[in-house]
Amino acid sequence: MIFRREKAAARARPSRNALELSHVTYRFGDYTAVNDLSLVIEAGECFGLLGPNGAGKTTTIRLLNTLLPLQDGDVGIFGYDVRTQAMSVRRLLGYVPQQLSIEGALTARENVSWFARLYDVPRSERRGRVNEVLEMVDLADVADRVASSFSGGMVRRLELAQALVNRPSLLVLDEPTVGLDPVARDSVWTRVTEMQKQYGMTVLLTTHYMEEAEALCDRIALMHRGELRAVGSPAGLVAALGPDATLDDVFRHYTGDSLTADEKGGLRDVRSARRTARRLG
Ligand SMILES: Nc1ncnc2c1ncn2[C@@H]1O[C@H](COP(=O)(O)OP(=O)(O)OP(=O)(O)O)[C@@H](O)[C@H]1O
Repeated sequence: MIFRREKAAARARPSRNALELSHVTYRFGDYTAVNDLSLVIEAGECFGLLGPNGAGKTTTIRLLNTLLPLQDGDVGIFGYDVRTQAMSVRRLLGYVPQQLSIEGALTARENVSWFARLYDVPRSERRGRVNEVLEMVDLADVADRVASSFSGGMVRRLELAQALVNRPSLLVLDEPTVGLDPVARDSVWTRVTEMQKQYGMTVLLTTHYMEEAEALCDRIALMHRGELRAVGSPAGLVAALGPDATLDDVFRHYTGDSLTADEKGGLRDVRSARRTARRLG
């Protein structure tokens, strides 16, 4: 029933663009975290938001997924106004936050079922949908194990399953692979790519990893101090800088900072990994 309603809403979507940000500014007190940001993401794109710590990426994401109230500017998700049509917006979104969003004491299946109930997936469809997404992220075999026994990569894949259970049109991933080892990171990338192909979803992700942006994203936007500095395809941005440039050079050029996994992963990842371990207990 709800899915039918979702499909009807999808048909009635007022815009083909997945996301339209227009002159968005957000201040925490006197501090401007996002400054006059305008951006369009087309339906079906995988789009990466890059920038150093504090650039305003998470704030931007929280504005578009209705977790923060808009102060200035407009945001449309498939043409729905975030300010006045928040429920329609939420129905179209899947969100994997930076912070842990699973409960360690529950099994993988219970974690996803809980999200299915939160998202109002009809009771008759719930079991099938939960199995489907667990399969998709390769956790079907361990569906009845408690999440506290999972590795970091498995936890991230479980969070993906939670975000997918309402079949979102726009999947938003805030640093999906931070703190994961290269093998686990690779397996998350593979799942994201497969899901995007299979369902034609639009994906918006923030990342600190240049190779992640290059491997996954059709286009990227570079943010610095709340402002948009450049938008384009990874190859296009690199080519514009010169024949020997790398994506890291692009980052340095637009943000005056360099960004490698090792430099930026450090303390943040350790903190995040420790937080995860504590919560999973
Ligand atoms: N609740 C808050 N109160 C005050 N300042 C905040 C708050 N949340 C974020 N900020 C500030 O806003 C700026 C942008 O933060 P944001 O989390 O959006 O950056 P980011 O690009 O996502 O960085 P990171 O990669 O570290 O997550 C930072 O300087 C941050 O300290």
